[in-house]
Amino acid sequence: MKINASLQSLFCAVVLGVNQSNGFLASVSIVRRQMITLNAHGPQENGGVFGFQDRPLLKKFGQDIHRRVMDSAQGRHRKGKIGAYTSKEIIPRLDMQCSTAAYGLNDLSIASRQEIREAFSESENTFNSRLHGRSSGSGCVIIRLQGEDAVAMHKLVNYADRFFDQVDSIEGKEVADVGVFRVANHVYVGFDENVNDGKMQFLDTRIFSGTEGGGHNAMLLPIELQKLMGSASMNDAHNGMNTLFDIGSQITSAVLRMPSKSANKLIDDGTSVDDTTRVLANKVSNSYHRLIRYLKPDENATGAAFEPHVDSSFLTMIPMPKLPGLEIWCPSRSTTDDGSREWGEWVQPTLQADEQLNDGNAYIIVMAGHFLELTSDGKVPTCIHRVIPPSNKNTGMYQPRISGPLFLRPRIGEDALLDVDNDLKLESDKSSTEPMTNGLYHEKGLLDECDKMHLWSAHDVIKS
Ligand SMILES: O=C(O)CCC(=O)C(=O)O
Ligand SMILES: [Fe+2]
Repeated sequence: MKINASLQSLFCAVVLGVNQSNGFLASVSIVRRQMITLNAHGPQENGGVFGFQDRPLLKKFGQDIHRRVMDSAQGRHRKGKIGAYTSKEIIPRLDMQCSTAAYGLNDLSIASRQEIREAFSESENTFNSRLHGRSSGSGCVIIRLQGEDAVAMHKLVNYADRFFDQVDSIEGKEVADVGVFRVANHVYVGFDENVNDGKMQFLDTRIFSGTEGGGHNAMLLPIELQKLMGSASMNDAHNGMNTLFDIGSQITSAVLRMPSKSANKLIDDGTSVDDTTRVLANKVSNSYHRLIRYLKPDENATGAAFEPHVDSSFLTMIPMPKLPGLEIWCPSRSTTDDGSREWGEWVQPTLQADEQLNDGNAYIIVMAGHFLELTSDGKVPTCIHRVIPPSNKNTGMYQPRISGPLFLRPRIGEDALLDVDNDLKLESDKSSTEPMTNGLYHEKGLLDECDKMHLWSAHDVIKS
């Protein structure tokens, strides 16, 4: 990635010039940090540009997810047992590689589109139950990368560590002072050093696709990062994000059987689809990368550092952090004698016995967001997850947990309209033995209601 001086000054001009009333800036407003904080569930705003408040099934979809999150928060365990499920038993694992990778995994070990679909889909009573053991499926899968893809992931993880080292240094003060900028509705970048009453710190980074579309002109925002981290580090960060974007786009289009034209239209992979647009918001990715540092919990703190929630993404992809803490809700697939569902279990996604974080491979925790549940017509459950702080009884050397999720989201541009017949389930897989079931979370009529809708606008309805 080359960041040229004129591009930087263009962005600075845009930032500084928001109050001017020329057309280029008309749809952009950028607000300084004093007025905005990033909260643990993402920045909240009322209303939205697109306002589809009259979609009852979509609203119900959001309420159902909310109810599942509340149920999980009570943390009821299967048959009252704690730790009855293990990651190995119920969180599926796949080998993948970037579509551009030059290293060769043999075809047999790379997951097929059908295997990807199976791993993410729930399995109440279908043939893929072997993948989820006693769970009906959590929407979480661990992906293993090798070769150059693994190197790109390790560099992204090192970048995260270096960023927080820099924040703690004198120079880091500058980034802390930059704070959070609003670029457009739900579009923020910047550093918040005090999220959720000091429980954690967030750096949200987005890709500005540059004046000539994506590719070589793209740069990461906030631009102050460049000065703090240096261009080699920013290159590593951008490369790592591109690896995640590539894997995430492959997974999303496999799960939804999307043709590549639709994937390009709907999935924001950090590139711009419209080189000619003069609307700044369309040049800043809706997908974003977040660095999180969990701070030492209060002596008296109880409960989760990050409460149970789902993400507003197609997929959230986290290079396996060095320290544990993330827990996945794995609903049970069995029912009790009276026919009611047993609840489930919180499970930490872990490596298998013969794997280590430094074995040369890279491991990514991939979680389905609510957009994947929506567009898969309820076949893929959105992954409910939480983060448990390190035990505060352990008063020895405190090591803050660092995590770096990438949120792969729908595009925000007005062309990103969902065309159900043409975008979803088009790819006919004649040889497939997959039964066409509706899935546990299917809601009759929901996708019809969302046909021809600007997909990202569902965010407002689901959250409301
Ligand atoms: O810290 C983690 O690993 C997960 C963070 C998370 O769930 C989020 O940022 O939405
Ligand atoms: Fe999350």
